[in-house]
Amino acid sequence: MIGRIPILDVSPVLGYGTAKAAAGETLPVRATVIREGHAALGAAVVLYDPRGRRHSLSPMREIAPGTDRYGADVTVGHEGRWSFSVESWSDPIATWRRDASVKIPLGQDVELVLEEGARLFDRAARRVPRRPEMARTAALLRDGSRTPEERLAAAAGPEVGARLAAEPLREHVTRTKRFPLVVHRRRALVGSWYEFFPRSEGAVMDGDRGAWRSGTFATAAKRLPAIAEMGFDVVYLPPIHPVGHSFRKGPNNALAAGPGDPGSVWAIGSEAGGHDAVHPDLGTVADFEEFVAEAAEQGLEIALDLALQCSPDHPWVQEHPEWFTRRPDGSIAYAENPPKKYQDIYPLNFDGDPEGIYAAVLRIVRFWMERGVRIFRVDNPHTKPVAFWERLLGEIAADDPDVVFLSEAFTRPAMMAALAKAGFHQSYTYFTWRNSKEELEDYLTELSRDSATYMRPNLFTNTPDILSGYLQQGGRPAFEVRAVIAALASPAWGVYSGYELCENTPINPGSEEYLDSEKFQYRPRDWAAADSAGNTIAPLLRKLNSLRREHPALQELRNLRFHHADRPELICFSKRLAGAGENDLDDVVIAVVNLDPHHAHEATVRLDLPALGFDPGSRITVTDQISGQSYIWGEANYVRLDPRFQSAHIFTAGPAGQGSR
Ligand SMILES: O=P(O)(O)O[C@H]1O[C@H](CO)[C@@H](O[C@H]2O[C@H](CO)[C@@H](O)[C@H](O)[C@H]2O)[C@H](O)[C@H]1O
Repeated sequence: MIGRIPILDVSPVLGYGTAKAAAGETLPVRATVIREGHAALGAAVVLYDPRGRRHSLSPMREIAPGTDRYGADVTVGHEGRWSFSVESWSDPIATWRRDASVKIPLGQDVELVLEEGARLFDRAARRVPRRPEMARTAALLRDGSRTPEERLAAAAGPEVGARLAAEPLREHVTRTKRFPLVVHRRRALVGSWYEFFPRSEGAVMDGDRGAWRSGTFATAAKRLPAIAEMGFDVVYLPPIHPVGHSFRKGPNNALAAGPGDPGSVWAIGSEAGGHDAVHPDLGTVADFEEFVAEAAEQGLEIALDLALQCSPDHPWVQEHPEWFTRRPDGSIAYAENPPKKYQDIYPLNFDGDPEGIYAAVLRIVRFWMERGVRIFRVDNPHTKPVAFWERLLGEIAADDPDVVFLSEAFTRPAMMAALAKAGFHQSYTYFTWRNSKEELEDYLTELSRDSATYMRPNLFTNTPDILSGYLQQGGRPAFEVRAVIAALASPAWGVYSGYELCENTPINPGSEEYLDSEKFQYRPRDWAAADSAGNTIAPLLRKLNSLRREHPALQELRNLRFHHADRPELICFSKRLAGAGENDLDDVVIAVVNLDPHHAHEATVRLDLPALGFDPGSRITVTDQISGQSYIWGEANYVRLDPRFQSAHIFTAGPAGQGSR
């Protein structure tokens, strides 16, 4: 039933699934609140902690006059299953203050109006006896030695207003039910990811044998300090399991492999084992544990691939024939993600033996969890039943709420949303294909607003499968531009190894596949040579990751705002977190990026100063975190960016004269 003071359309509330937040995250709660007639009303968000205790009450304000849409930003605490409700009430003192300030100046019913007010303040004083302001105000309203205007001023001033806002006199209090809000650990929202193939790190051509010798966990571990030094938090490893022999792919996706070709790591399973084994070339399970420990020493978490498919040589193919679909001729059709063909793997038929497959996958996930893995990147989850993921992720979360799952579902928006609502903590996005200003503004706004309730984006700049046309054609400035946008616009972002070297040769013109893709061959890189020749953007990646650590505003998703730039080549966005900067000032970061990697462009950038926490018309100091230069900015600002020297300004901002924050 609708309540006495109706509350409608509360958000964040999902029809299916539970709204998400990360520990310490501030999220907007909104509701439509209305009432009959013209009397004033109030509304607030009540937040309950996982034990069901009242944690906070946040007054809601009408977002824009006349909309009846109310909002408050609430900050959740630690991980767990929180909840919130919205309360509304009739506010007789606010009604009286509004009416009295019209009637008293007109001389209408002056004494009567003042006595009505005094009685309301009497009631407020009885409700909060230890606060003397209410009783004092009632007395002043009755003080006939003062003019009516003075008596009204005593009740209508800002001090009393502030006290009433904190403790309003409430009538007809109406409450919604409690809406669930699951709070995950910070890593579910915030993280800089680095993907690399351990078999490439330390791989060498063995001249005597005339064949490659694979890198191992031990050689791959030598790369960890450099990854940590660039400021990454998560190291994502493509599958580390034995690779099948049947239909093994050769270099550049060739359908036949040569004798020394290592095959695609996603072709999981051989006589050496399946999803719970490590490739013998990499080492042993114990070596993997050692690798995880070394990563932890560097402050890095390991994310493991969970690719639920099998090479024809996977033990499951013999042990569980019912897990695969056989065609009339007895063969098993290979897997596909149209238009891609995966001739070296079989898909699992999740309807063949749902309980058997579920138990096996649960066991595998737990197996790696016990070996220190708390993050899984799930390959193609959209080709498996959503209900399967809901059950699996729910069961893991019940005992181990810190385990994070990233969905690699490059598919239809509805499916991506369904997977996120079913329990995935993070999702890959269409970011690699959104390159123009209009595309970026639309898409990043969508990701940071409505869908943020259930889906957290991870903006990967590239993957072993996706070398975008923009990167292919734009050279080093394109790599810089995309890194700046990904790292600053989203609290989670990632790169696939080689990004820092601006590797951008496709297998064919028009293809997004890399030439000599690491998916099918070893690809050791000479990092030291690139560093000494300056052929790397690693220093920029380091800078971006350190800014992300230093600026809490960059660790939020829902605070992304775009500002107007009068040229299509220049894009401007900002992040602000109130009170999170030095000396309790707001933390503000503003980025201006030239999206054209080939030409210099100039534009006037119009800052929405109130959105940045500054008064309209004020002057602010912005300090470029790349060049170190400071400027005094206002609402309209001239910017010129030349990709030969600098494709982006990354400003911190503070009131003019006080330096930046
Ligand atoms: O299907 P997606 O584009 O999301 O890509 C992911 O899954 C693919 C299948 O696991 C994987 O493809 C690679 O492995 C296949 C199996 O060995 C192989 O046939 C493909 O040629 C190879 O690209 C892809 O890398 C992964 O990101």
